[in-house]
Amino acid sequence: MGDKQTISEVRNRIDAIDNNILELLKERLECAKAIGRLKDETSRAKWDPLREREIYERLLCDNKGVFPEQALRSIFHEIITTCRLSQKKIEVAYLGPEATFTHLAGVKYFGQSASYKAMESIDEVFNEVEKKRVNYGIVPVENSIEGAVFSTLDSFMKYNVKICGEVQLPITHNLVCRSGNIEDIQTVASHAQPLAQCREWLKKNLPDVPTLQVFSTGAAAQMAANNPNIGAIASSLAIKTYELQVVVKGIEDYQGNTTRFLVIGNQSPDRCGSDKTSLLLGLLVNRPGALNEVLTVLATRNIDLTKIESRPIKGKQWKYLFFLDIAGHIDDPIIREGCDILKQICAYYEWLGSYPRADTIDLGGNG
Ligand SMILES: C=C(O[C@@H]1C=C(C(=O)O)C=C[C@H]1O)C(=O)O
Repeated sequence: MGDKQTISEVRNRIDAIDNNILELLKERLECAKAIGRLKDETSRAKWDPLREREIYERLLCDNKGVFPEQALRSIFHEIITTCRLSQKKIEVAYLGPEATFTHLAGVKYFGQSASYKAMESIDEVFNEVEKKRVNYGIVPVENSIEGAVFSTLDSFMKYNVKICGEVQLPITHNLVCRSGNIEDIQTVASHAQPLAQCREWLKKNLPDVPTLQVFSTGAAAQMAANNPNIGAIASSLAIKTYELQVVVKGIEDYQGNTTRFLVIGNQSPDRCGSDKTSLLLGLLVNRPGALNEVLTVLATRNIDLTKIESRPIKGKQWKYLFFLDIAGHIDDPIIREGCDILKQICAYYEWLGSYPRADTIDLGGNG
């Protein structure tokens, strides 16, 4: 038979080559997933068309026309798109519709490349996260002028989620409408908080125009886009999204208006060294000095209490839960020790999460 190979011998070689290709494809997929995770850390876009083009160019050059070029392209197109799709995109639920301040805060935190899912209420954002239908949710928690966002605090009592981060967004309110002329505005629509934050301006400049409270600034902008006689107080993103004209920029009554948002998920991140821990505590209110006892646990350990807020427990008259933010991570020994004692002395104890403080996280230029 000399050097001549049989069909079955060559097929054996082909089988071995295919096995090699398959092993290499699996390895390539793992590499793409690893890159995807690294991109998540820096909020970098998953799709990198420049890199993909470089790959095609290099392969076509190395091929030197041996393998049919069109076939080579389509084979690698399939491989690359499959690898790219394996880099799971982060999905973030937020209080919609599009272009609310919460949406803006989400983009500031996660970047443009994450996919965003608009929900109709804060409650639904929590529900999406708890059911693991999205990776994260973003919700407003307090405004520097108006104070706490109660529906967010109440949702923490109802859902089992963890706080993963916080982001602060300076808020500036714009009066917008379809024409950009103040004379066309017969009603001013917005969310309760912006209406409150612009109360004085509205009283002075549009004293006879009624206000209409809707569930978000995005919804108000949407209404203004559909009705020439409705003005909305909305974000700069809303102006672009709904093709509206600015009537007056920056109508908030106080400068330095900032809203703090919380990123919620199913797991808190590891300690970064400049962290915050949030707790939800129920006190035995009939016992004198119960709150004092909690504060003493913190004070004697030099634990910095950065915020305390109380909320009534629904259906239990005159019973309250306390939201506390303290400086430090649950993995810091002193915080762990303090929390272990709080667990013993409080009627209810829940660790809501430990996460990097807003002023320390690098938003990688997404802001
Ligand atoms: C793996 C990456 O992510 C994507 C997938 C690529 C690939 O499969 O080669 C190339 C670029 C990206 O669109 C990467 O950025 O390197």
